[in-house]
Amino acid sequence: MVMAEDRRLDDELRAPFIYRDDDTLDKPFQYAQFKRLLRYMAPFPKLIWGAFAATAGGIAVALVTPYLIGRTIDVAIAGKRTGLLAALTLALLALYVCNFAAARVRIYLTNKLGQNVILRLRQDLFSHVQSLSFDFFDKRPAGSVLVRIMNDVNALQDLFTNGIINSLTNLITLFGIVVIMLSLNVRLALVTMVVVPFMFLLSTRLRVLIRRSWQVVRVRMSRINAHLNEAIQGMRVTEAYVRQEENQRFFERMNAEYVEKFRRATGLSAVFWPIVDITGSVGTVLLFWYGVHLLTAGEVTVGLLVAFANYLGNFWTPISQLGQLYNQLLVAMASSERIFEYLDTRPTITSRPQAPALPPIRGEVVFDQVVFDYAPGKRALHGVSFRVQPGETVALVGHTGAGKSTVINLLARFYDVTSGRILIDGKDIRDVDLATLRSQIGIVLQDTFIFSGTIMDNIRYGRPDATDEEVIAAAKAVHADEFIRQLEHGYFTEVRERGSRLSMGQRQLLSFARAILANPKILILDEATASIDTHTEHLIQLGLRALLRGRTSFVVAHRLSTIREADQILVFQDGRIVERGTHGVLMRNKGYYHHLVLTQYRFMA
Ligand SMILES: Nc1ncnc2c1ncn2[C@@H]1O[C@H](COP(=O)(O)OP(=O)(O)OP(=O)(O)O)[C@@H](O)[C@H]1O
Repeated sequence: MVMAEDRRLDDELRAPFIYRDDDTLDKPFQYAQFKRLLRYMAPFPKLIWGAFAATAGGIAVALVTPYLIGRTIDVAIAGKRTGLLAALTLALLALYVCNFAAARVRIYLTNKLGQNVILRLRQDLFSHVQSLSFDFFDKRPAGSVLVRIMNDVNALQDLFTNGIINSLTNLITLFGIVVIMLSLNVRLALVTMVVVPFMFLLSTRLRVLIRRSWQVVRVRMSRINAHLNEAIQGMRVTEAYVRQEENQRFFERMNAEYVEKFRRATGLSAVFWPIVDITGSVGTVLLFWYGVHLLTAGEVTVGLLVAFANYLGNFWTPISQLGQLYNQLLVAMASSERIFEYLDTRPTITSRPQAPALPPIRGEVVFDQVVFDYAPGKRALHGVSFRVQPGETVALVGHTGAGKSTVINLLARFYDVTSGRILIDGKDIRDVDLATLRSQIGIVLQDTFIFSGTIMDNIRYGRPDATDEEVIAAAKAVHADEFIRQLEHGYFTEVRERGSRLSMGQRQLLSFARAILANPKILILDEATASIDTHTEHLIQLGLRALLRGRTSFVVAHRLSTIREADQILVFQDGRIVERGTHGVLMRNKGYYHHLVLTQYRFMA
């Protein structure tokens, strides 16, 4: 067993692509977790009681009709009492009609209940995930967060829609049938019920096997999807490195595995209903074989036998649904465990209780002996100190991994310092309300995020209550107006797919407009490095100047022009500030900065 596992692992390691499958697909039942799930139904008592009331129809039909049919045969037909026959037939018909109406109401109510619960759960989860801090997202790919909010919540839908409500009525139905049968004839009842345990086994164990085999099929399918997605996106690399044949072999192997799993799943599914039928028939045979004995002994009537056969038929639906519930619960345990794991994760960065709001700031920033570890042993800053006056522009420069982004992450309080302090206008940023802190800090990232919508909407993201005129004024201020007007519908041009149809330079100009509209006192800017045509480059320099004017700005600078104009340059190396000053002074010193400019920034001049 261990060897087989090792071999499988070996194979996977040698495989050119490795796809991690979904987490476990089902888990043993846990009462505490189930109770926690049930709590999501609590806000909808009317729907729950309504649905229960509506299921009464189904219970009545399952319990009463076989008896009525038996009486019809024994009394009305055998006694040739046509009046009674008509009355009983009408009663049966009425029962079926009532049941039909009740079933419709029940389906409506249970669906509404299920949808409401799912809606609430998903909203809770999304709002909670939004509140989580950067360290949470550092550890998880966006895809896996998406899967939990969508798939894992969806996996609970059946349970909330049908599972819980139906299972209670099913238990009542089963209990009712047993009681009625026993009270009609104990021996016949016991013989009829011989097959019931088999029905339970079928509907739980065999169903679990079938469901798992289909899950395996789905996992294989999603592996193929993941591979295809990668293969298509990376087609240029594949062709450049002439890897087509190898990829083809890998793809064929994945496909073959899929087909094999699919065969197994269909094979298992195909035996399910025949086995159910056989079990049912065995039950019926037993019933009639023993029933005929009793009939000849005059102990039972034909009608009673027929009634029992009908009761036997009515066993299957509730047992089958309880089996489904059993399956739903196993799946729900796995999904809800993952959902609750997220819901139980507390944001690491929060405002202290009763933290005062940060009043409108002037923009003085002090880093005082700031040490920061991303994880124990992963020190990114080793005691960084500096002071920035309101309105100053600070350029952060250094090699990749030197700690520049870490400084800005700490300033916006996306992480908390490991030791030391960060002060804004003399206040430690951990002591003030987080929202009032962030709302006074503007952030422009390298990769500007463009949301689907119009250019106007995208700029307005900086300040949702801005008027169209204010948006346009902002765009003009950062010299973005010119290119926007040249677009097909100007400010009302729709941008899709993260703005892929805009050039890098245009996206930067948009992000400047967004930031200047928000008008923060402190601005953080991670300058994009993409090479841009000289005209746009010129516009960007003008736009940047306008954006930086009058606010404390921290720029992770990549353009020499930006660095030159900074009031203060902080030069980072391995998480420490190794030099500081203005461009002129630092160049004359001929130190690390001088070397950096000559090697790294010369071409950007
Ligand atoms: N989320 C993170 N988790 C763990 N370590 C990180 C994380 N982000 C950065 N680091 C590490 O911290 C150190 C400083 O990284 P930082 O991103 O601040 O560098 P940088 O100077 O901004 O580099 P670049 O110019 O490439 O963005 C690096 O060693 C980096 O590997």
